[in-house]
Amino acid sequence: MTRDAEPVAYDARPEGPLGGARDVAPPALRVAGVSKTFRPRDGRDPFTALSDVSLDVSDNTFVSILGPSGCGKTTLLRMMNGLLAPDNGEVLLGGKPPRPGPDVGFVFQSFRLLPWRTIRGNVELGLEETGLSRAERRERALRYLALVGLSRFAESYPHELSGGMKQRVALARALAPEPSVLLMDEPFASLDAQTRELMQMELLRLWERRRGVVVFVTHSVDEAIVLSDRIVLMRSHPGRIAEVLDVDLPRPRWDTDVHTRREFVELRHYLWEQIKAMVLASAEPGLFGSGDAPG
Ligand SMILES: Nc1ncnc2c1ncn2[C@@H]1O[C@H](COP(=O)(O)OP(=O)(O)OP(=O)(O)O)[C@@H](O)[C@H]1O
Repeated sequence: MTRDAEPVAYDARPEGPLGGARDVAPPALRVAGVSKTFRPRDGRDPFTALSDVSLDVSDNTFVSILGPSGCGKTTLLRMMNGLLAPDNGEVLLGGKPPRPGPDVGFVFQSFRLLPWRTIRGNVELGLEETGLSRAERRERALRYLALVGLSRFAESYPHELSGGMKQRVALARALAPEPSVLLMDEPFASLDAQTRELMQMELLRLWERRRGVVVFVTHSVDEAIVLSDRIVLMRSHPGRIAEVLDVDLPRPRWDTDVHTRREFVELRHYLWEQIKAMVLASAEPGLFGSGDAPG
């Protein structure tokens, strides 16, 4: 395991030896000095959800964002697909501000399938802005349904599928436009433990085939380690990056059990200790059986 001592350093204005801009490709995803304060209209105090968050993600990297509830994980993800604008700083995908559309795939905890459309119809929905012909959309949808093992259910409706199958459809729908960045907001949180592990393996199998950037929000330490190249650990009040950790586990991981490896066990212990300290430090006195928050 490799730990960065400080939140990831970000060189906001890279300059060459003569003071000009360096001729380097921008990272696939750049978050630079981003802050966000929500200002409720009902008179409640403004709430700073994110403060000075910076992060560079190079292409073909699987990043998980981990941290206590309310630390701004979803807020950060919403900025990455252009649904929410930062107050300060910027988010860039391939050097450009993100726009909702086929370049960015999004998978949510709730499957968000349209009940009146077939499974194929739901996957085709994500392809409507791609400029593909109807026949191409159909072919692409069927290809991605085959990749997630649901060819037989192409003409079924969402209510005929289990939770795990529905989330595989949501995954196929997000992947079918072949986005350069896939954003996933606790996608497996509502699944039972066994289905969740199977979905993690499914996602790894697909990602290790086609790569690209994945940003995966989770509350699960184990899930973050199993899936990721890097883990961004966030803290709250206000939300900011506490630490960025590299996961030194070999790939492919989808056909092996990494849970018993020394690197996994050590990193898991370390992350739990950090998260536990954060939660205790912000807990009401008496909660968790202790009035003493760690110093
Ligand atoms: N539209 C909004 N208006 C006001 N406050 C908001 C809004 N969206 C988020 N917040 C607040 O910002 C903080 C961060 O929210 P966010 O959903 O990003 O956290 P999170 O880390 O994803 O939480 P969880 O792990 O519980 O899903 C929370 O305190 C939340 O109440």
